[in-house]
Amino acid sequence: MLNTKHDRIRAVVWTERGVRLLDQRRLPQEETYWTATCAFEVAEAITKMVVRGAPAIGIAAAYGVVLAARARFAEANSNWKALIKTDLQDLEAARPTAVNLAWALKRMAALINGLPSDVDPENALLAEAQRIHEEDIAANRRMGELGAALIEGPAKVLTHCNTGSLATGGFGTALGVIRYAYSEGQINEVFADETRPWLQGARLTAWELLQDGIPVVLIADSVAPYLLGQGQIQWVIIGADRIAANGDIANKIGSYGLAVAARHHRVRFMVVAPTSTIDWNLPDGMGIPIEQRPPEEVLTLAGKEIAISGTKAYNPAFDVTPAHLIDVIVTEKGVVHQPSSERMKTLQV
Ligand SMILES: CSC[C@@H](O)[C@@H](O)C(=O)COP(=O)(O)O
Repeated sequence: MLNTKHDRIRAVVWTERGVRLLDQRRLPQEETYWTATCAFEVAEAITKMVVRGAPAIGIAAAYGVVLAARARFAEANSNWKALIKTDLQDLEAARPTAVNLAWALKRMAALINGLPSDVDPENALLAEAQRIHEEDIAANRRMGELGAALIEGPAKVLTHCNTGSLATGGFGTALGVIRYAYSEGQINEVFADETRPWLQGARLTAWELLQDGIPVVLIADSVAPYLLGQGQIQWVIIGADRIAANGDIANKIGSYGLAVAARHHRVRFMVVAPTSTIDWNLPDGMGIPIEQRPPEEVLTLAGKEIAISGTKAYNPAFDVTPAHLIDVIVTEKGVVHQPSSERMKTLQV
């Protein structure tokens, strides 16, 4: 039976006052919530990573559109549609790599186009944002089943960053597969990369897994290739922020190095993401915009400087893993083995 303790964790919750976000900057030491009451505050929460993870930022942005519509309709009545355009642009600009953000906003914009100008749009937009949220949870559960079915257990797996309830509507992408497979006895131990510089693995993944009673061993990122070489890990399982039409994927910085090491040591490599993460407009991963984060994230640790003042830092938040290093992409619409442009098309249904 699937353990459901994790259902307690919700990164994004709609309330009448606004979007209630579990502040991921403060976990695991503090479980504090922050409510964004307007679209500007939602965009700021996404940029500052109060909320993070590709599907979660799409969901938060969709609720941000509801807040924008509430404000614009109160301000301008039947002219609200003209004014809300800048809110949509601001939300989309909050983070560039995860395409789920643009995808969710496109869905909200399509609904806005079809709405009458002279009727309060809040309820219709809220219903759509809630659908986006619920569909994401359902997709995660389906991917959990599909991904777990590929694992011959009992296996040990390695994951990177945080792809759980915190990064999604709930349950998780790669972590959803891990949760499901653990509950079925196909996984018996999870190794989690700490994921410098933001430490999503140390601060968030370990926190989520321990709450579900799933054994987790934290490693420094630099340990991963050595661990894969020891032959103890059967699968590397990660999420994605954007998948190009040929199956190249962008994910948290360090994913590419893991894929290279996994292939070198013949460890299988699974990418788990809903189809809302696929950017069919990009033929390959070369065109994926890679977010550059502030140097301070590298130059400090737990708020303390770790390099002398004046040191420069390079801090790309994501990297691109080419499709040929990926064994399988798992989506809610099915799995694609050895992804290629041709095979990815099976998901366009
Ligand atoms: C569902 S999670 C997939 C990705 O969003 C995840 O692996 C990741 O890279 C998150 O990056 P973050 O910078 O923490 O938003």
